[in-house]
Amino acid sequence: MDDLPTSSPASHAPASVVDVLVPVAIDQSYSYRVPRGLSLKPGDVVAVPLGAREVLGVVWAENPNPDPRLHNRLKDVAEKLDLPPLRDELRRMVDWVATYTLSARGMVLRMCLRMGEHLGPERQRMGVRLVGPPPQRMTPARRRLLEMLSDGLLHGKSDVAKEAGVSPGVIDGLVDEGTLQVEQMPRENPAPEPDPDFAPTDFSPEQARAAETMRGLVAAGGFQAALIDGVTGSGKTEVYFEAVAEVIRQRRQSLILMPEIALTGQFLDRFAQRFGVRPLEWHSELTPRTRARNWAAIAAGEARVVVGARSALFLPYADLGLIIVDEEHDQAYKQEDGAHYHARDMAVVRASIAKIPIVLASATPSVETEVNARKGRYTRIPLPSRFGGQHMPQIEAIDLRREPPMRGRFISPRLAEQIGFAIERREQALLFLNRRGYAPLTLCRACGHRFACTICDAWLVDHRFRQRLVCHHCGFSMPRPPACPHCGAEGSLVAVGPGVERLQEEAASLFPNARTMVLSSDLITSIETMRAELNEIAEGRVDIIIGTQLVAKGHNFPRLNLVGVVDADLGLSNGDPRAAERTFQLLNQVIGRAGRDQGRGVGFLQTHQPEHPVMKALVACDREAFYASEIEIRERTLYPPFGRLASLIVSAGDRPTAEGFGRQLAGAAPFDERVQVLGPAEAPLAVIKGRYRFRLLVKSVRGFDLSNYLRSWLARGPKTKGNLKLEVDVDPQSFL
Ligand SMILES: Nc1ncnc2c1ncn2[C@@H]1O[C@H](COP(=O)(O)OP(=O)(O)OP(=O)(O)O)[C@@H](O)[C@H]1O
Ligand SMILES: [Zn+2]
Repeated sequence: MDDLPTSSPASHAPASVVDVLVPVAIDQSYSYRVPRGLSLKPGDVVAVPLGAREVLGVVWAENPNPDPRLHNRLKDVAEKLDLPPLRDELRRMVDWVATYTLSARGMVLRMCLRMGEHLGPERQRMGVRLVGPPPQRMTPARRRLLEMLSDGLLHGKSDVAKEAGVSPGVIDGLVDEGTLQVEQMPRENPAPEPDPDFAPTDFSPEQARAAETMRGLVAAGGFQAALIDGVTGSGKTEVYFEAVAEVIRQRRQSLILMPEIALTGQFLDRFAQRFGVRPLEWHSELTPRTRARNWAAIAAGEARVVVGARSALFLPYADLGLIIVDEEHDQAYKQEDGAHYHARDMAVVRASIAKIPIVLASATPSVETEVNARKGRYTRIPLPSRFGGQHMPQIEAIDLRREPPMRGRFISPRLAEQIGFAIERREQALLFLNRRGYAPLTLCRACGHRFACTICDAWLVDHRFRQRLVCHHCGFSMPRPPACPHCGAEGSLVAVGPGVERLQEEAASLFPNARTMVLSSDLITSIETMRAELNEIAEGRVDIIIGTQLVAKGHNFPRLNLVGVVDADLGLSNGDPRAAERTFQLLNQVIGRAGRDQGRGVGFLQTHQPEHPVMKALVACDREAFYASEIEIRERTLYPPFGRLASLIVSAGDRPTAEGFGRQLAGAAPFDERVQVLGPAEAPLAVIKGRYRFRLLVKSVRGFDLSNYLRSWLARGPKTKGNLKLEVDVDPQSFL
């Protein structure tokens, strides 16, 4: 291509061409002709024909040099939608995430355009206003109506008719006579402006210092990452609200990411107490209409503060000025279907692209973040003590080898005794067990038959509330049969091991007068009921709470002083390289629910291995010891953040196909001395939904472009055919 100006007159210039990315599972953008009279620039949201359909897409680039051979086969852009264009910042983010995670760009774009189907104009509300002289003929109805409208302001048509007790026809009559005029009501704002000075927090000196740093961070502007490293109950939320307040004053937008948005009822109220209004929510449970409305408010810049689950990271903010990642260590930030991405890491990417500050908050930072803080890449903002001088909970281990529960029971005598004391003092107790259902395994006493899923490599979990045996991997379920399907023995089935439902049974038999409640994700019918149940607990109407990790996160239950961890070893046994870190974080967080108001919190860890470094660090309240040992192990084994990991997961309808493909794939790995390819090995979860799974683990040194390596490997490697499937997981969190 030469740079000389061409001599052809402008009128003969071909219609211009743009490249449009469509939100489907393809990586590449397609070229379309721009019809005369339409002017398009990158970021514009358009409708384009794709096969037989018309789909939404985004202009990704102007294409000054379309392939001339294609030119007369190009289709026209159908129309430009009346939506704010996707900003350069977000388009770069889409490209970046797709490149890094090896996801199709269209799939990543799809997360930006999740405004739902109902994007059509909202039904406009009509209003009426008094504009002319009174009518010739006056009736009591007309008089009532005119009195209400005598202020000359615009009133909602149906509201005013209802209030005056007249039919809409009365209004129409007065409009015909020129007394009243109908106008469109201004669109209701779904996101009223928060007031940064509505109810400022009265900070402790320690908090005040942290808050000052927050304000400084926002005032300085530009990309910076900070870690609020504060013990449970230290006021991390109150402190990062100061950064949010500052961004509101700058009239820019803030995004607060939360691991489990369904559980944030208390959070929304706290926000409203501080800022006068609730923030805008973004999560999967929004109704389509609310979703469309919220999306529009975010894109228009009207939503000042958005609280959302990980998908909120991809919304088209008009002017994002700050990102907060609350409980940054939480596993729920990793998305493991569709595009595999870690929302915390991608949030840092987005902040750096947008040149804005990002604040991570945690009582137990991920090892990655801890290392970043130690190296000074993230500014550490410490909050080492609880607000109000409350003591941290005291933690004791209960060695199950010496103090076992009675046969068929799971609560040891010492823990039961402590629960009894708590109830006597009219306080609450929380029993934590990260296992849904009644029992993880059902077997036949007569023949030993175990109930397993027919299409997954997993036992069926007994769910008594639902009266079914359920597979936690594929959702298959069946009623518990009256007789063993294998040997026919009747009444021979026994439940093995505890789940939260079984613990409730035990708690109820130990404390028949106590009010118990189970909180578990499978028992939530809606966010509303969930929020109502959490309120009941907070108001003290429950004595013993039995819960899965759902109760570990973020809640303030003023009357809760005792937390009993029923099986502290549960997360340690699965051979996962992150097992220790996760167990430490989860147990710290759940015990952190105790004593938040009264400072008399106690935690009990029922364990078979009190000498395990995680248990020892928890009991000694020695966080440093935990991080020191974990960082040392990772450094020695070159695990993240001292090395990089990616998983390739091969699955197929039969075992040999999956394994064979895994071997071929491994054989095609380009040689690089900085990379090690391990496997294929049968996945710990060897079969899911009838698909046989093999895993390859790719390890490289730090600072290596693993994504690029994977891309060239997959380009030259064998291609998936038939029902073979290959998933790529860069920076995997799960190894199952
Ligand atoms: N300065 C303050 N004034 C009044 N109340 C405060 C203040 N700081 C914290 N609190 C209260 O203390 C409790 C704990 O604060 P917060 O939830 O922000 O802590 P956290 O560090 O986020 O805790 P966790 O990590 O356990 O979720 C809350 O009820 C909060 O309202
Ligand atoms: Zn299954």
